[in-house]
Amino acid sequence: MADSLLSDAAQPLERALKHTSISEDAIESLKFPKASLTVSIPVRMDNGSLKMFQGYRVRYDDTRGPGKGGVRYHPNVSLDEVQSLAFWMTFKCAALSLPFGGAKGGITVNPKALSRLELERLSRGYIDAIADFIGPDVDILAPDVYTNSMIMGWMMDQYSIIKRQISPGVVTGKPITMGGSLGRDAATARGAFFAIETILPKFDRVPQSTTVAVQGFGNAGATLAELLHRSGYKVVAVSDSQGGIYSKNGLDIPSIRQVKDATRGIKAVYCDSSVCSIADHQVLTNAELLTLDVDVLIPAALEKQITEANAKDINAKLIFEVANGPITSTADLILEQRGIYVFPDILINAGGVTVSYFEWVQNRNGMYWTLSEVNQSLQRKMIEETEQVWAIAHNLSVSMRTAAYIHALNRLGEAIDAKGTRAYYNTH
Ligand SMILES: NC(=O)C1=CN([C@@H]2O[C@H](COP(=O)(O)OP(=O)(O)OC[C@H]3O[C@@H](n4cnc5c(N)ncnc54)[C@H](OP(=O)(O)O)[C@@H]3O)[C@@H](O)[C@H]2O)C=CC1
Ligand SMILES: O=C(O)CCC(=O)C(=O)O
Repeated sequence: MADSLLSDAAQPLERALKHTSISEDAIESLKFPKASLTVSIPVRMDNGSLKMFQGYRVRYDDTRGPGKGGVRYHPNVSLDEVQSLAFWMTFKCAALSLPFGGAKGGITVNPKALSRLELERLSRGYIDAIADFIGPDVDILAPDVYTNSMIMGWMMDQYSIIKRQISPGVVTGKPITMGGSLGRDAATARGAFFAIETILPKFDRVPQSTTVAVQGFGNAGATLAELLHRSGYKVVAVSDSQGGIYSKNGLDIPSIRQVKDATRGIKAVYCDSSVCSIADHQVLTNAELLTLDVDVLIPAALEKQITEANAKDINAKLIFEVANGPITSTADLILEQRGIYVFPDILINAGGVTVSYFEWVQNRNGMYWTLSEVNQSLQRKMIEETEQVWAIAHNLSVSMRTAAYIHALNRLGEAIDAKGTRAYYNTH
């Protein structure tokens, strides 16, 4: 796994291990994913042709409970990427003390090039191919990049057809009418917002004088930008895959969201003044957004955005990772040496899987929570775990990323040791 995304993802683990007393057996058992499935999915396209797609589902570790993690549709999805995402899910669920292991799935596809019916056939085909690998007590799916509640609904329905029983617990992030939880759509952003609000006062920062740049304007990025905007933060830059916009006086995020929803691109804000008239702004690339002189930078798109190549150019004082893996391990060290604080993905974006857990609990109980019950429980959890990670970082003089891994490893190591090695053939 030399030079793979997974080997890079594992670097923080190496650093954290020095500060834990977990057993050699536990360390050894976390070296590789427990199971990786690669499938070929045949899809009948609208023009009558047959097209094959590659799909993946990886369960990294399930010692603490069933595998849990989203499904990504993106042209760059690979087995290495899905294994890395499953690795991060393992530590995220442990860091938040959720009774889940870590898993992830994906299909190598550009979903924007498919019709709605092709997308549905692909999603159902994916479930046909992985049905024996997943289940409400085995491995539970959820949305990730370029998947949404509609797709989760199709997946849950297809699984139920195959198993001949309604199985809402196999997928979270479903439509509310199919057993989805209130608040799951905004949960990743809301969780990040609670973590940010817990951390910023420790740096004597107040919303009104805090400038923010957000890369990625989807479920996580756009929702968080709006929550921050509505709470008085000055969100000065946002971007999507086509590029972004900047205004030193702060952007009107709700208007930009309207444009994005109507046109599928932030681009229309600056390309078409009849759609939106945000007068005082300038266009910028995603690379330029990352190096803006802002107080808070929020990567909320894809991995490997801050690398050895641009880490020295980052001007933000605090970085909150809403995307999974947006900073490579080498870049992480450069940022640390430069005194830039990084708050890690496995803590900051854990609100999504936390409310997924609430959804799974509701599905099992058949009793549904109000939105305020969901949000209050999420807030409690995010504050509690953020404070614990902060205390570890402070007490051991380590970065927040190392602290989050220590926090997760302590829980994981305990569970792995409690279970035993299961080395069946070793009789001595
Ligand atoms: N959804 C969830 O519950 C969770 C998501 N995450 C992580 O958050 C991140 C974003 O996920 P999510 O918001 O759900 O995904 P979405 O599909 O909803 O949004 C992705 C956003 O990223 C933008 N984007 C894609 N490529 C690039 C690029 N090269 N540069 C800049 N922006 C780009 C997209 O642009 P465009 O709109 O133009 O396509 C879109 O705005 C991912 O890393 C994901 O793993 C983490 C925890 C939970
Ligand atoms: O909600 C979930 O189960 C997982 C969300 C996810 O994929 C993530 O946290 O990266």
